[in-house]
Amino acid sequence: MPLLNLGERSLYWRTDGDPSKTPLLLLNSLGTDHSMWNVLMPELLKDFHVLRMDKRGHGGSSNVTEQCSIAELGRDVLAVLDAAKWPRTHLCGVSIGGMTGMWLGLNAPERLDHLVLSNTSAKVVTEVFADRIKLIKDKGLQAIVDQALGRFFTQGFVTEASPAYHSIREVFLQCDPGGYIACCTAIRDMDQRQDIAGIKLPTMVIIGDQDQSTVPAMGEQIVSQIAGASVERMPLAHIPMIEDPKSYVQILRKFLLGT
Ligand SMILES: O=C(O)CC1=CCC(=O)O1
Repeated sequence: MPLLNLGERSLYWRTDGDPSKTPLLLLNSLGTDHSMWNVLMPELLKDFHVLRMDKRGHGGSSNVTEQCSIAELGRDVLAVLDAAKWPRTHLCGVSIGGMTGMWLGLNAPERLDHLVLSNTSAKVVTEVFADRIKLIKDKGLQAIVDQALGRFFTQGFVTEASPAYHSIREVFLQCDPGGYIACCTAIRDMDQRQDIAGIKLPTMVIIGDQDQSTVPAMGEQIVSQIAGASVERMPLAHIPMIEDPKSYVQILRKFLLGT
């Protein structure tokens, strides 16, 4: 299990699949780790060589501060790309992974081919994340887990509580609260609404019609700002790939490979 040592902290990353296939970097959402993608991997590995990593304080990556920025998360990704010796890759980022993807699309376009911005936003409602940080500091991640998972999935999936649901819940509760808070500060303080007009990469935005975290209007704003960006809509919530992995992989394949 490769760990990139950055002195006081380390970042977990892994590659899967055949290195001769098309490279694809997957960046996951807040409160999830690389295992979020497990359910898609058998299909993805038919076409892609996949790189996954855990952001600060999530999964196997440690954290040292309760504050960070999207730029710092972006530089973590570049450090992992260097460690993996991946000069260039397609990127699919979900939520905070998509926010980091937008930063990379602007600041390191030479490392990217196509950009997939899934269930994400260039700007969030600041108070939502300020309040969430306060609640976690007072009461811990347990105080927000049910609400968070209620936003991740449609009501039917929550009620059904499948093994995938339980696994996401377990990973959420194992996050380092300080790391989760640090990522919340990055989201709270971000405003990329104007900057993203500078993204020149082929870009696709995925919108969940039932997404209550990064609501459809936020995805539509990204589409309107990036010249030539295409859009795919799924009738699902914030992390739609867990509920319908087959459709999600089809959407990726069509955009990234044209098949
Ligand atoms: O609201 C949530 O918890 C979901 C979320 C917002 C940004 C992100 O990455 O996940």
